[in-house]
Amino acid sequence: MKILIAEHIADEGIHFLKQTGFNVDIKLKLSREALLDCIGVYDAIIVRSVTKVNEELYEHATNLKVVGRAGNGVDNIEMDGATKRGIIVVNTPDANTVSAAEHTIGLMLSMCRNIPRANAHIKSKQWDRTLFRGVELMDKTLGIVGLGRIGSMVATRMQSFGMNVIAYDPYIRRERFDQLKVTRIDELGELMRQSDIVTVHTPKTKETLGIIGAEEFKLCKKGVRVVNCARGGIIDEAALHEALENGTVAGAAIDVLKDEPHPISPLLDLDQTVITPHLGADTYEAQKNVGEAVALEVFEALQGKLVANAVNLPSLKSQELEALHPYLKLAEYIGKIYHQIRRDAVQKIELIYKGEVGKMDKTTLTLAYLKGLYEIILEDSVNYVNARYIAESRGVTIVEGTDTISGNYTSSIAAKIHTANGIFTLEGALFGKDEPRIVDMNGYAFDVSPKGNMLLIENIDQPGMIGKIGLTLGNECINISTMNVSLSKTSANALMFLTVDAPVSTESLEVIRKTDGIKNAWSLKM
Ligand SMILES: NC(=O)C1=CN([C@@H]2O[C@H](COP(=O)(O)OP(=O)(O)OC[C@H]3O[C@@H](n4cnc5c(N)ncnc54)[C@H](O)[C@@H]3O)[C@@H](O)[C@H]2O)C=CC1
Ligand SMILES: O=C(O)CCC(=O)C(=O)O
Repeated sequence: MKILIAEHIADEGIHFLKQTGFNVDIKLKLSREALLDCIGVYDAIIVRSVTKVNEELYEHATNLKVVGRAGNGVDNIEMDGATKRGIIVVNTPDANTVSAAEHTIGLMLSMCRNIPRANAHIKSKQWDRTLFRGVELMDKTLGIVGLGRIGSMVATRMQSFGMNVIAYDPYIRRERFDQLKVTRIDELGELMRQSDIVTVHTPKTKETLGIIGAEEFKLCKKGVRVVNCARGGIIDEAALHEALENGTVAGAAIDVLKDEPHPISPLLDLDQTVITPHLGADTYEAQKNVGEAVALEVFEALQGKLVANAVNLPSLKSQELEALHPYLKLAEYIGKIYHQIRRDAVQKIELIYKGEVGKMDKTTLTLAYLKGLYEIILEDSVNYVNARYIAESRGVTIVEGTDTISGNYTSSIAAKIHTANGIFTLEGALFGKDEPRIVDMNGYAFDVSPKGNMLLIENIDQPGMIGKIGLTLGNECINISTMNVSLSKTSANALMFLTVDAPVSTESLEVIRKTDGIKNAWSLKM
């Protein structure tokens, strides 16, 4: 596997990847043309916020499986393009939170006390203390837009400065505001009216781009100050420039610009601004955390593991992932069986999660089922990221449900596949902590451990069949490890699941199918 590190990450991360045996190339500051030229050979790319991972890049990246974002914001990565190609995008959302929060506070203090200008002044060997009078933070109102990881860290830290902290974040539960002792404001306009300092901590989305613009500045107290350590453009730069010039806004502290990495904003020319070149995450601690985290995630994602911080997958904490693991295996096994037995196109899938498993993350379990289902026909090109996309693009309806009653098992997953030629049902249960079993197929009861090479045989239920099958398999040099027979309740047929030592060849399968009393046989690989 080949990994391209296209933007700087900490040595710890590079070292980790190199010792995994992967081929790691570090090519920083490549021109766009050079990047597009070489990306085709890489299985993974690691970027920070500058490289645009978009449709143009995907078209050249014919081997790409993983995009590692060494940092938090993923606005430089086109997610739909990645998802439909099965490219996993991973990021490190928690690794630089403290640094970004501390930088926000540093910017706020610098702005309020004019520290950068005063520093430049004295370094030019001047001493005039009348030019830099600032304002205190104590008893002022801080308005936070976006009370997520960084926003809430800024909130609690600024409370210790004696600030009255209010926030606008319609997507955060009231209890979280109470827990943080932050006043919840329901309208952005109201937050603008009340605040002495406004700081933004949202992602850059269609909804948040320009969320603070000319209209919002009209609502502010005269002399408000603003901070943007999130993403360029969340505060509209032209409107901010105008508001600074006409005195509505007394100061702006900014770490991120709309047109990064080009320092061309008109805000750069104003004395009232304090600007840093996207340094929020630039501490030794954050970069070490980010480098290590992204390296580990890229490594795991390349191995096909479900990664906790995969952005284009449902988000899971690592403890949840660990608890889910045996159920994911079970769901995947159930998925794998259908297309090894039937070819009929799937129209609808009903998945019922029974018992304990019904309390777990069904979205991810369904992904595991779909991955298993399509792996049989699409092999490596299907993974957790694109499994649902593949099903939906084939017009398959997916219905998920739960049942608190799970019959004889603590947890089981029942799949009902609808096709033009009827319905196929399969149920799997988890025995003990992590032993998947097939317990029912189309009304035939079983207790089968799905593993390795298997044979499924449909035969007429008549005396001597087991001996006959044993003999046929023996003649074909097929060694049987386990055999599980189930009789039909409605016909004179039986189904038999066998675990065998080696894959059964097409020729042997033909011989088995022609044996007297055998109606059909399928070779399965689990
Ligand atoms: N300057 C830098 O170097 C760094 C910048 N960042 C940026 O900081 C920002 C915040 O990061 P985190 O706190 O980790 O993200 P987060 O996802 O934990 O929090 C974002 C919050 O914004 C809220 N939000 C979304 N849309 C909103 C809207 N329309 N109005 C109000 N609130 C809205 C969400 O509900 C969420 O609570 C991101 O843009 C991220 O890219 C992150 C790290 C370093
Ligand atoms: O330092 C970087 O790569 C950017 C950090 C950042 O903005 C983020 O993690 O969202």
